[in-house]
Amino acid sequence: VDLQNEDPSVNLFREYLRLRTVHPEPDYDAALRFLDRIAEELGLPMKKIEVCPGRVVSIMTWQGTNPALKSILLNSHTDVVPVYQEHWKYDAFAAVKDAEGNIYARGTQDMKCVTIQYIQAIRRLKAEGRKCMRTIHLMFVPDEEVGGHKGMETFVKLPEFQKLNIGFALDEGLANPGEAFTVFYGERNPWWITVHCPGSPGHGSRFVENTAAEKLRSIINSFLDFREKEKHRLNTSECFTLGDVTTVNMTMVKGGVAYNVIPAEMDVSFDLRIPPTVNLQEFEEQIKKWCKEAGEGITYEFAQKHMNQNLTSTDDRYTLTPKLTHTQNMTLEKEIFPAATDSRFIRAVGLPAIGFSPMNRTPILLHDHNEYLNEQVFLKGIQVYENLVPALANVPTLPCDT
Ligand SMILES: CSCC[C@H](NC=O)C(=O)O
Ligand SMILES: [Zn+2]
Ligand SMILES: [Zn+2]
Repeated sequence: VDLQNEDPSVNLFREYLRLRTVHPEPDYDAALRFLDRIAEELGLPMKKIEVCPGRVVSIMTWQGTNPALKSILLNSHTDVVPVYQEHWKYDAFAAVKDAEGNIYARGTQDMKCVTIQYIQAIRRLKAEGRKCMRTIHLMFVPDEEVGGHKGMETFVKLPEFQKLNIGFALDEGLANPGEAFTVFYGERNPWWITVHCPGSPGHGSRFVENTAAEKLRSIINSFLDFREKEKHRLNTSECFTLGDVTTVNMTMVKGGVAYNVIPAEMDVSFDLRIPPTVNLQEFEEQIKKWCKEAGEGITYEFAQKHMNQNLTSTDDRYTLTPKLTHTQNMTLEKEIFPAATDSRFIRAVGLPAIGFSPMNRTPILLHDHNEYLNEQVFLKGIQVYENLVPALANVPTLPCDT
């Protein structure tokens, strides 16, 4: 690999990938130092808001020629998920580039690429002396990967967020293995549920009535039978993607103290992801019915229960889709995001948000071993934003302007 001739954007990307902003103890100070330096290079003012102890949101602002207009938000999170290093070809924080130009590191797709692409696009626009009508905010948030509670979820409720006067937001999407790019206009709602099954205890040698295990079995069957139905619906429909069906995964089981003691309680937990088209009240009624059918005294509780089903329009004349398809000749696939990102908090306060990470010809490897991104795909993404950002920031009217 010829480092001398490496594109400076690729170099910066690899430098950022080497910062260990990895859970459970992300080095957020390193990210903040890096971003401070970038802000200085770009000549942009940087605001920092400590939303929770040790959890800082930083914002670089490029003021528009008409700052009274609603602004454009370019959002990215700085944290990444942990790795199983033994399953990686290279050190997951070395940002090794192989002979094909594939860069391997945690965060190459999710979503350090997008952070650097935003930065480099703005750097080029500024260097060309371009001006935009609307103010552009580059926002860097912590803790997306652990649910955003000490990050975006808290920040959207603060007056500092209001003051940004946001009219339209971009946030992360997913890679697309084909020629097309995927654009996300909504997300499934995550429900993390634990079902408690109480039962009569007793000696492990007896036929005790009303045991926790019998109830647990019924609950598991109800949830997993539904899982099969949804999987079948996805696999038999041409036009469905993962975001259009409900996924159910049993992720934890607890209970029991000894081989020969029938336990007084057993718990089971599920990760449910529910499309925005599902009636959530009816869905919870179904869960209640499953619990009732499984026996006496069953209760449940939620660790996550998102209820917001706002969608962002993709086909009006204001927003991103026409900008991409018309000016750059890109093919777009519009989908519901299967997992949860910080976009859900932005949409929940009534703002339009689109999930978009400009990566085509790339397998979806976020959170996976050997996450990588090709440098050419990465560089193309900078051009995409170089066109897209001024197009958005010069839109004369957004729906919210009036
Ligand atoms: C529901 S909070 C967790 C958010 C997490 N986001 C990215 O993977 C997810 O599991 O979708
Ligand atoms: Zn992400
Ligand atoms: Zn992630």
